[in-house]
Amino acid sequence: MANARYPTVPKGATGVLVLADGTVIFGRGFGASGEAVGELCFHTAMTGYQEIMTDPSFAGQIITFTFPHIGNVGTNPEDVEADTPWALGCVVREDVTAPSSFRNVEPFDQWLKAHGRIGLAGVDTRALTRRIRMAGAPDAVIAHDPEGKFDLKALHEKAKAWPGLEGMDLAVEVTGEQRDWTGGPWRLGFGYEPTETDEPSADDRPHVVAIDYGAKDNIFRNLVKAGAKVSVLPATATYEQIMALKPAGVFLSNGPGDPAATGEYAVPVIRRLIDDDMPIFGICLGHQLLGLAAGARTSKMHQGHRGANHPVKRLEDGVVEITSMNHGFAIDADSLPANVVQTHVSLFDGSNCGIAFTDKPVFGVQYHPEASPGPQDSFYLFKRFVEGLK
Ligand SMILES: NC(=O)CC[C@H](N)C(=O)O
Repeated sequence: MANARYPTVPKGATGVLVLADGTVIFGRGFGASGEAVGELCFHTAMTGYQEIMTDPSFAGQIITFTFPHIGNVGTNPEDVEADTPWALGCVVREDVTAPSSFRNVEPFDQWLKAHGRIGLAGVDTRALTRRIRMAGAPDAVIAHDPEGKFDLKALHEKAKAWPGLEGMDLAVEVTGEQRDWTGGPWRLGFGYEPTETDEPSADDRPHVVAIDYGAKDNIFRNLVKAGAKVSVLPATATYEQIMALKPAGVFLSNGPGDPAATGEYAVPVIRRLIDDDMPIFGICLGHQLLGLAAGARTSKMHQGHRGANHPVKRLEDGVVEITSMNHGFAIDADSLPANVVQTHVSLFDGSNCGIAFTDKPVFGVQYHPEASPGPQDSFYLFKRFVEGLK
């Protein structure tokens, strides 16, 4: 595959990242062999790589971890936000070391391999992150071949040909089946077993119908903890399917892709719910869909926000919440109609982080009050929503 434009594969390189602009970054592959194409982003959380990799909002994305030691506590079947990792792969600084945790069940590289996801180690992730910050999140191919054989031209073509996240509806690809949710937040020795207060028999609990656009399980666990009975419907659920479950309130989940694309089928349903005065709470993609349903615009951010310590200002009282974030699109606050107020803003760049209708029981936040990983400052939002349904 000799081609003067592309570098020769250095000795020992078994993995590579090829960006759409032709940049080639070699490293050591781990996890599954093969290749995957998507948007390359960076995530600044120091812990929680398993939760991050399994967050369905990362479908279509390759994650650069800025924290150098990833994989060092292995994996277990509990610290997951979905049944499988949805991120296409990850790029890390250091080689993955032997797992050191009493909760480890399977080393990180084996877990990635078992789920067909690619890892790339030995990369200068600091330089890569600076590049993403300056030039924006590029489309890229991540590839792993234990023999170190790469057709760099073909990989470059593939990165260039990928259409990009803008305009892409990925919620349909990651959404689950209709189901009743049981289980609250994780506790040592009990796992996700419900506590006495969230017993399924406590049937005076308000019924929340959650639309799964690619939900993180910890959202449902937190709704249960806040006192709700939770049923889950797929992303494409119709107004009639939602109403047939007689919800006291509707929850709109996080999810991958461009909210404007998912909004094509989701927004008409959400508009009817808003017109009915249905109490609604949206998180991340669900928040963006609420904004679109209100008539506002969303747009792609330069690099997005992905981390576990993003400061957000709550405008009603000036309190700063430290939050978990993962988004690459945002509501344009200046496009909000008169009956919708901005309730939270990012202290990093002033971008919109929360909205509420002034005349309806409807609100949303751009960040992740369910943490996993991240701080739990914002749990009050689940409480506020569920208490409001009683
Ligand atoms: N976590 C999410 O729900 C992400 C929402 C949307 N896909 C974005 O990137 O902005």
